Amino acid sequence: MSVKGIKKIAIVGTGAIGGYYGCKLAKAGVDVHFLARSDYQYIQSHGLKVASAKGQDISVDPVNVYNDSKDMPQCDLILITLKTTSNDQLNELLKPLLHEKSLLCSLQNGYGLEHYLSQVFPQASIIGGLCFICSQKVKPGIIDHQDFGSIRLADYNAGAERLSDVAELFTQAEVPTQTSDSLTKARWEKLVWNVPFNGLSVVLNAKTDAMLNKDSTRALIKEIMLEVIQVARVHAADIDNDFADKLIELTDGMAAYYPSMKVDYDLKRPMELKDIYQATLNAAYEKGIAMPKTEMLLELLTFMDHS
Ligand SMILES: NC(=O)C1=CN([C@@H]2O[C@H](COP(=O)(O)OP(=O)(O)OC[C@H]3O[C@@H](n4cnc5c(N)ncnc54)[C@H](OP(=O)(O)O)[C@@H]3O)[C@@H](O)[C@H]2O)C=CC1
Ligand SMILES: CC(C)(CO)C(=O)C(=O)O
Repeated sequence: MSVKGIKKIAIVGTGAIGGYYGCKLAKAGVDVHFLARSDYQYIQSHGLKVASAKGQDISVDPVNVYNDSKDMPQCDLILITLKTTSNDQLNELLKPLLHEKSLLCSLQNGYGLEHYLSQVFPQASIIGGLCFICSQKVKPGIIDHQDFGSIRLADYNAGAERLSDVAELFTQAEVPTQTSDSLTKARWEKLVWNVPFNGLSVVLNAKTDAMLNKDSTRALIKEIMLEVIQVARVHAADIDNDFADKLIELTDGMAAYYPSMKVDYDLKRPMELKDIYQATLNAAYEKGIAMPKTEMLLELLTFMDHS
């Protein structure tokens, strides 16, 4: 299966989200090439599996898997699914995959990621993707899919037509996909969730439900959300304060969940503090806005960080 010029797809980082979306695409018949690291040999011998609490198990075997991007073919769409803490490796990792018309799409959490990509790859066409999914790589080659799975795509500099081609590809792979007119707004809306929940789950050693079931932490989550919304607005992302209540209600209905940052902390991996927290605070300082609660949360997380 392919859509217009998008025939070969690279998954750069076969973890929780790379493994999940890569398997969805491969199962739909797309020619997918996976870059893996620690579980490269396991995936080569046993394939990749998504074990889904939502009844969407997927098994892909054999898998086009590589442990060196220099062995991979050039690809039409490159999905960046590493943790942002590895983004300094992107120049090296992506170079062999690029041809003149390759499209880059980061599915990572954080702010300013497309700007960073455009600086490292000035000729590249770039779109952005936000995934709303709860998943975790629990064992080599095994992705535990706990909830959700949708993607929201928005253009950075590739143009509306290429954006809609990528959306069509995900839709055909049965991934609920939306496009948004504003990548800036889509990224800020995601940060409204990530900034409070990711960090507080680490500091409080708590899942989403425990944090929301106590009045004091529920109020703190909302206050941090409102700090993020205030900064989003001065960066041309028109988000109402009501959005905080909507996200909190949505999270009430979600399976109790440790966000991806908590998983990193527990596994003694570096946390995505620079791209989720420091980038948000820098955007606030740039406009002379204070974010005292977010700032304090980052100080606590920096103390706890294993890197
Ligand atoms: N998990 C989730 O539910 C969600 C995550 N996100 C965001 O998605 C992004 C990815 O997160 P997630 O999928 O959880 O992360 P994971 O850690 O599960 O996956 C990242 C993968 O990249 C691999 N990797 C890292 N460096 C290299 C390298 N040099 N060469 C090859 N492979 C490499 C890692 O390999 P190894 O296995 O060896 O470590 C790992 O498998 C983050 O920005 C996160 O915030 C967004 C929404 C939900
Ligand atoms: C919002 C959520 C839970 C899912 O997309 C996430 O971004 C994360 O775990 O970091």
